[in-house]
Amino acid sequence: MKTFEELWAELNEKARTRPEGSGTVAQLDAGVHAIGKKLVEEAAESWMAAEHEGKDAAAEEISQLLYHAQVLMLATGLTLDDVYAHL
Ligand SMILES: N=c1c2ncn([C@@H]3O[C@H](COP(=O)(O)OP(=O)(O)OP(=O)(O)O)[C@@H](O)[C@H]3O)c2ncn1[C@@H]1O[C@H](COP(=O)(O)O)[C@@H](O)[C@H]1O
Repeated sequence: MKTFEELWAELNEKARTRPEGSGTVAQLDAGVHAIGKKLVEEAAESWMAAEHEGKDAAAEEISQLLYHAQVLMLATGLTLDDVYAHL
């Protein structure tokens, strides 16, 4: 298990070191348009899971939604503080 901030630190390190086989690096190389499509896909899957598949499935889909939101932030050059400033 990890927190949102721990995942953010891990993804920043992946972006910096670009290890072989990292899905995050592949996503970043694919660009904002591709990342945005994944984000929307995970949002829809979160909605469907919450409405039809129960709490466990919804939690899993929402975790993927948060992951892809972080990848989009990385690709855009945003920091956590940039986003938290709007909460
Ligand atoms: N938390 C996640 C995470 N959540 C979702 N995903 C990716 O998001 C996609 C979710 O896809 P779906 O479930 O919709 O299944 P899918 O449509 O078959 O997936 P694709 O074929 O579209 O890739 C998968 O490609 C997952 O790999 C994640 N990929 C990585 N992480 C974490 O990010 C960290 C860095 O990962 P790497 O960069 O791969 O080392 C690690 O701690 C990972 O656990």
